[in-house]
Amino acid sequence: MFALATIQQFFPHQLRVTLEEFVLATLQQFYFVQKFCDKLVSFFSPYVQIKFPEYSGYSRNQAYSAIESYVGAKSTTKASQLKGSLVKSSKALVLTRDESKVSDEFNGAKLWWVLGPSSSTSSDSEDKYYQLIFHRSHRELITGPYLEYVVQEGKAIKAKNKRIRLYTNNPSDNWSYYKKNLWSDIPFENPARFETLAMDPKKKEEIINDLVTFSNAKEYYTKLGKPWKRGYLLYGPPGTGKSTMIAAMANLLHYDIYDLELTTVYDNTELRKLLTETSSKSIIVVEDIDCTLDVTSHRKKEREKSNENLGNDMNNKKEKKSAVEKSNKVTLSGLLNFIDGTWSACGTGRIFVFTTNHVNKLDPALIRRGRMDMHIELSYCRFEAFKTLAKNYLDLDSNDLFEKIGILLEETDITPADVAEYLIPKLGKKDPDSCLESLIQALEDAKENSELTTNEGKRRLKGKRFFTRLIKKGWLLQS
Ligand SMILES: Nc1ncnc2c1ncn2[C@@H]1O[C@H](COP(=O)(O)OP(=O)(O)OP(=O)(O)O)[C@@H](O)[C@H]1O
Ligand SMILES: [Mg+2]
Repeated sequence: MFALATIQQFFPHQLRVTLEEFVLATLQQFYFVQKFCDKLVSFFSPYVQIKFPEYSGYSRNQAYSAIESYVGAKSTTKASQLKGSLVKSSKALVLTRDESKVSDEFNGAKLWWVLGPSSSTSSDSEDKYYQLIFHRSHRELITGPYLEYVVQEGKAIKAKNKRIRLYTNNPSDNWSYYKKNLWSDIPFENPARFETLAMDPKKKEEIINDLVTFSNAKEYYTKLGKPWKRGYLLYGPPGTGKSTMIAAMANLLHYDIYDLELTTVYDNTELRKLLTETSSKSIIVVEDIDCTLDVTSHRKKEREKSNENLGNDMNNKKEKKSAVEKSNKVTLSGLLNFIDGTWSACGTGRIFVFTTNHVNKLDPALIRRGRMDMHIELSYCRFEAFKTLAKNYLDLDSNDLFEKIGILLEETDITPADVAEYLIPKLGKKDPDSCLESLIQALEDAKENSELTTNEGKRRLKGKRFFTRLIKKGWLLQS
């Protein structure tokens, strides 16, 4: 600084550099010198360094996640400084390493894993990475068998420790390039299982077999030359267990759930980006697909309106253009491409689940076999389904009232959700028998109501009342 000030004093006109320019130039020079030194050192250094960044493009680097699990497990057994913390979803104390360098050994070769960037040099925009350092004499061993071993081990550790997560897509306005937060996630804690799902047992077994066969069929799909994915369409009235079945699927296969909210997706490009950000072996769910498509057209109108308002206020042409571009919507063909187009094959072992209350409303192209491979109807509660609910809620395998309930359930349409409501012993005040009696009462009421709504029912009820009157008056004997 002093030198600069002195030079400026003697040569005020010849040297027109400001103090800031001088500092900037010095820093740049320092940066290049440092880079050059790094290169020089690495040229003569006997050590090789390989970097594994967390993200490659838009998607998370699979090698990075495998290494993360492997190094994490290694560090808790080998690292000298460990940090203990209680994690919300775990009952046990979780140990993590409290240092960024971990050493390892493979067939006599010594190597080191370094987690970067170090906290002193990191900035928010910088991606994390793992750096592998080893002696160049072990190059073949490390880049071949060792890395293969690390990825395999890492994947196995990850699968063992895996807790299911529930993801939902963020509106694109909140996406940031560096954070790659297209999805938000939380631990999935829905305990639904197929054993507790009330439905026809044969159908249930068929679905379980289908899911398990699919999850183990990676090689089979490769042999067929088909992307490893499967689509399920769940349809039926509200409260018949569609969402519950999705939870049971995730718990059965240990797959993460990606709950895709289509109404917040602007266009097909965004849809593709979201898809590429989902992990393999996961369930991608679009709930109430018929409503979503309706909402899409409604949403378009809404957006056009808001763009009009926006347009009045905006002088800037560029901004106007981008707002109009944003009014593009997800189209049916975009959705089809999402399910079984070229982009759908960018991950493997994916399950697509669509749910709807109105299967007839759906475009046949969307639900044709091959896209939605299995159509599953979840319907009103019949006797077999009731038995599962009675076991779940009241721990009953049989009861004298079951027969009557069985007959009533065949004659009345009531959802499993409604049946479940009658079977919950309210704050321990109800014993199983009174629960069943209240269900019988509800079924009888529902039956009478439904009879009142159909013409045939009305005629039968009229006849029934007529005969009851005759019996009451003593003009007819009750048989
Ligand atoms: N088949 C079933 N087996 C067990 N429980 C069920 C079943 N159907 C419904 N239930 C109970 O009813 C509640 C609501 O069910 P669920 O949310 O799965 O229905 P849905 O079919 O997804 O309804 P909607 O069409 O309104 O989304 C569940 O929390 C569950 O306790
Ligand atoms: Mg639902």
